[in-house]
Amino acid sequence: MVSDEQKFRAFEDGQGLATALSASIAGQLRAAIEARGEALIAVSGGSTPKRLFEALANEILDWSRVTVTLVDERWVPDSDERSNARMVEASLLQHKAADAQFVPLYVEAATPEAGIAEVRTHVGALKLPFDVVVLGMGPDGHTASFFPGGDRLDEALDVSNTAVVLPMRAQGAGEPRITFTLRELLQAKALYLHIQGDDKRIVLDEAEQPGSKLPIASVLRAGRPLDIYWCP
Ligand SMILES: O=C1O[C@H](COP(=O)(O)O)[C@@H](O)[C@H](O)[C@H]1O
Repeated sequence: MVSDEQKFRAFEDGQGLATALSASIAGQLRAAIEARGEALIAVSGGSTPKRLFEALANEILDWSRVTVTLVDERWVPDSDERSNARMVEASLLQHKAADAQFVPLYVEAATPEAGIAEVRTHVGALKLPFDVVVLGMGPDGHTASFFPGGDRLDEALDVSNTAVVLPMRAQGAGEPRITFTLRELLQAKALYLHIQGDDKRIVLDEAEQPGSKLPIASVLRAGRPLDIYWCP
């Protein structure tokens, strides 16, 4: 069971989920624009969000006032099929959302460690905290680039750590990564977790057990409102 702070919404299929989640996110973005003239959203990469991004790209709102970034990125240029930015550019920054500003996390440096200072400069220009954060989750329980066994996992999950972004390396990650820290992501005004598949539901159930060491458990245990959107 999730805590009272969390809402679990189950949908019959990915399209129904995408329509509902997209409408909820668009509402948050509109409210931010109305309140302060602009909105800031961080989205996840991987393959799950594609349908959501396609739905979001058709939401009617003033996208020219929206800044989009990623919660994490694989350290590859956007010419690489593994690039999260590539997916965002192809699926989200289209149609009505073509006017949004995109701030990538990858810069042209050999490693995230070498590029982190430049990334911090770009990220430093964002008007944090985020209005909206959409997390995903891998089958190993990672979210953002908080991978089990990650070399900076403790640092990234330490909510007393004031770093905003960190490099991350882990055996299960494929390539080196860059990730927003848990502290920064938890400060979002609206926080969503978007997952698909029975396998991931089982991982989520496992993460909800007391003492779970799965990285996603740190989000579930944070005690802040979280909307979980799931479909088989
Ligand atoms: O590598 C990543 O994987 C997770 C989960 O991706 P999915 O394809 O299993 O949904 C994603 O949330 C993260 O942003 C990405 O970098």
